[in-house]
Amino acid sequence: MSHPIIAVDNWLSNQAMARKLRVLIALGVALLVVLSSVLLAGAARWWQGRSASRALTALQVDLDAEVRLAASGLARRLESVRRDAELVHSLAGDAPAQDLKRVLDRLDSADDIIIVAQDDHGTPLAARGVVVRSGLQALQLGWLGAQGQWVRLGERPMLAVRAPIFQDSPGQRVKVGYVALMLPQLPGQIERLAARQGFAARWLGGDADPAPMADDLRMALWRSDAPVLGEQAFDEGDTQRGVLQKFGSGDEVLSGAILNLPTGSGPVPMRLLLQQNAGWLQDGHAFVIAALLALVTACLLVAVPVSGLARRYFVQPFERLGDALRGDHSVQPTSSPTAGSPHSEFDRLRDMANVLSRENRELRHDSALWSSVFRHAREAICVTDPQGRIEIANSTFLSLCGLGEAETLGQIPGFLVGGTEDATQAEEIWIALRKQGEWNGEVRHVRIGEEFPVCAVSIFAIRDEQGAVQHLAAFFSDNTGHREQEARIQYLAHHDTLTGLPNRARFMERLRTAVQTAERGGRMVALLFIDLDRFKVINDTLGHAVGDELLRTVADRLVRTCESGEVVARSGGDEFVIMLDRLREPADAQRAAEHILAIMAPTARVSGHELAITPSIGIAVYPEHGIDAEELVRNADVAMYYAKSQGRNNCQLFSPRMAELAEESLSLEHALRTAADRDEFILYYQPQIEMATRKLVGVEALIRWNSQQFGMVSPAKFIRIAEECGLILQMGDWVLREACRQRAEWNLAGVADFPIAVNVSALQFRQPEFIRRVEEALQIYGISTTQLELELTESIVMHESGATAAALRRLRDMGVALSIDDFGTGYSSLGYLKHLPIQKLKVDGAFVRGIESDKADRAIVEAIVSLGRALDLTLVAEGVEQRSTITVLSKLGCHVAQGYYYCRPLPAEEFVSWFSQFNGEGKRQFQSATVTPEAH
Ligand SMILES: Nc1nc2c(ncn2[C@@H]2O[C@H](COP(=O)(O)OP(=O)(O)OP(=O)(O)O)[C@@H](O)[C@H]2O)c(=O)[nH]1
Repeated sequence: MSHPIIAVDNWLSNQAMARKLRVLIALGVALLVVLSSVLLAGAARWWQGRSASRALTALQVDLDAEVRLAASGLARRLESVRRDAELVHSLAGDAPAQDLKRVLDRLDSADDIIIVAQDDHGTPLAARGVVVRSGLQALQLGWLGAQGQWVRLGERPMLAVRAPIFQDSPGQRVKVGYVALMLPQLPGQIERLAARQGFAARWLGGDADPAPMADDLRMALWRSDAPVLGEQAFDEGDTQRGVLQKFGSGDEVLSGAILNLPTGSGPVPMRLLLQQNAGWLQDGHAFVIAALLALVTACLLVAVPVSGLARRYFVQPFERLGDALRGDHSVQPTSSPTAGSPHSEFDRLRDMANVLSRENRELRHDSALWSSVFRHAREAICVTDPQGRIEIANSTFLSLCGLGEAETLGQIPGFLVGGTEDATQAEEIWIALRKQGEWNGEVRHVRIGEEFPVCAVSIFAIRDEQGAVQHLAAFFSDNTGHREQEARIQYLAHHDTLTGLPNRARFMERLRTAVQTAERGGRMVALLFIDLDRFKVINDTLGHAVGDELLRTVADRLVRTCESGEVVARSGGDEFVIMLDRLREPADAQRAAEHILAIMAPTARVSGHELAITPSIGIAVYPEHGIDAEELVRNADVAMYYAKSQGRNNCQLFSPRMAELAEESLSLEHALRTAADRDEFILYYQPQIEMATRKLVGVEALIRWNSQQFGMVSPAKFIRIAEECGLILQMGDWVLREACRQRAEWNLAGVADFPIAVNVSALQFRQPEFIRRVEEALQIYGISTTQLELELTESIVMHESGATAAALRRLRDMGVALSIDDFGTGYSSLGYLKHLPIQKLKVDGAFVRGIESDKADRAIVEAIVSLGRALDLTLVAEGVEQRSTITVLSKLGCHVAQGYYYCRPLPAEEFVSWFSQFNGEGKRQFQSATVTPEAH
């Protein structure tokens, strides 16, 4: 494909040639016009003659048929009229000639036919029909037959028929006259038929000799001197039927025809002169040709100025277009030109125009498309001049700035002019744009109008062909939401959602940093590990929502104790940690912990409850108790456990001995897991004595662990471990069955029928199958439900759930006695107590032991006793060690006592011995019996 500019150049260089060609073409066209005019004139003459001849032949056939049809119709009608006339005549019986008039009057005849009555000589007597009566005498009917003959009535030719009328007399038949019928309309029909074929028709005289038809014709056309140019007969030379002739002189040629009409065998031959309607050629071909030649000449004369005008208004604009195209290298023609051909030059130009138009359309489409993309982009976009002045900006950009277009255009975004928080940023951007042509990063200030949010920005330079920067385009995406989300995630990753305090992970980061700093500065860092005492009880009795609220209260108190730089965090559950980094000596940490104990001491009002909560605090100090954050936490935790083991609500500074104890605790737990399998648990029994009667009313079964590895382990130690590691369930189950077994054994041995009380942990009681397990134990050993008593903690019975109440009711209905153990240490809602199906309240030994020395303890015991008595419950005092305590308790109205004063917990055999002595029935011997489940 050649280049469009070359095409235009070719075209311009061929202009002279094009002009010569134009002149030659004009002359050729003129010659063609002349020749074709001549040929056209000849063809027209020939065609005219041929078409006239054809038309006449067709007309002659039509007329023949028309006349014959009319004649036969007339003949049939004649016969009918004749018969009617004979009939009338016969009926009248008159003389024939005179009566014919009357006959005629009586005939029924149509108006389109003339009926004439004649005497037997053929003289018309009367006539009726459309014909004028006055013309009757002129009627020359002459010889007429039933076949029909042309006659004239005045100037009008008519087809006529005639038939004789006879009268039948006896023996002979007499002709009395004639009746003749004529058709006056037929000539008119014939004229109309001729007119339809393009001929004007005229009737010729009826008595002329038909031979010189050409003369007739010439005469008829009033050109008697015109030479006959040609004659043509109809129907293969049958000149009797008519002739077609052409005659004339010079350029005047006329054509016409004479037609002999059929049924013309009578005395009046009828001829029809037909003259073809004048066509345009008949008026003179020479004139037409001359006109055409004149036209051609005129065209040639006009061609010169027209070509000048065409050059001015047509060629020159194209030349200018060519000049314009010379500067545009992008135009490509759609086809290759043929050199030197003006037509191809034009085609090429048109192709280029098409290409331009298409490209223009595409450009407009692209422009609309990109404009729409720009306007609707969710990213904020602005385009600036090379100095950073905003030229265009999309709506997202405007709404990000909070400004209108007018206020924005012409402004320079803040991050391009500097003066932002990061003053070097603008400089960095400009350097990057100069060197790499683009910059990507985050900006905080656009500073057009209001503050811009934090945005991720991509800026790039748009250069021209020479590489000079023309514009800068910047794309912004608002990172605020993203940032907020990130911040939220960060926050959640580092904070406890309940209290808002830093979480363990965050705390560890801070602690590591503090340890590193302390290491460099040779300073100390203390870690306080705080765990709330018996927090589970709060959850279990008052619900988690109250527990949560209490945790928040604790967090608040801890935060308030801390000074700046100190960090409080929630480590998880009910554990908090505090980092102190301004210590002079470890004792400072100890003092801080004591301060915390003091501020935690007051009860907290949470969701309408007055709650007392104490913490146990373990302390570890860097570098003495650990050289890194992890070790510090571990040792503070050990110290905290030690504080728990020391009765809770105290703080302990870590010592290696505590670690040993913790280790021991771990070993204990390990051994505890296999204790049941190794048969290391034993039940001890402690009697409960009714003080008024000194009678044994029951025993409490207390578990003991005689470990092969550790010997007798204190219940305080292993029960805590069992609770912590969940072994308490397995252990509780064992206690329940063993107590039942023992009772069955005693039943068998005839030991008095006192119930055995078994301690049930909250975890155990909440097992869905707990009641089934109780039933199973009773059933397996075949003991009565009244021989079993369950000691429940306050936390169990105060748990206000439908399931707890239902389980308690079910046990009561079974006949199992229920008591509340350690009453007064929990958080019992006293009002709730009256709805519980319990029989006993056991007053905690801690109050009982102080009853004589501590007024508060005494007051508490008094209150519990009076409450129990009011609710008709049996009151059992635990931890009774002195005779004097018995006296006080009795005075207060307490019913039963349990404690070392009577007997410490004893294994079964020893208990039986003690019991026999205590009962004063020492003479009585108990048989020893062993009961196994299989025995029942
Ligand atoms: N309400 C509430 N309770 C929690 C949350 N996290 C843990 N706990 C409960 O806190 C209790 C922690 O109990 P522990 O510390 O094991 O035992 P404790 O009852 O405090 O007894 P000691 O620590 O031995 O004095 C458990 O019952 C947990 O279910 C919490 O976010 N909200």
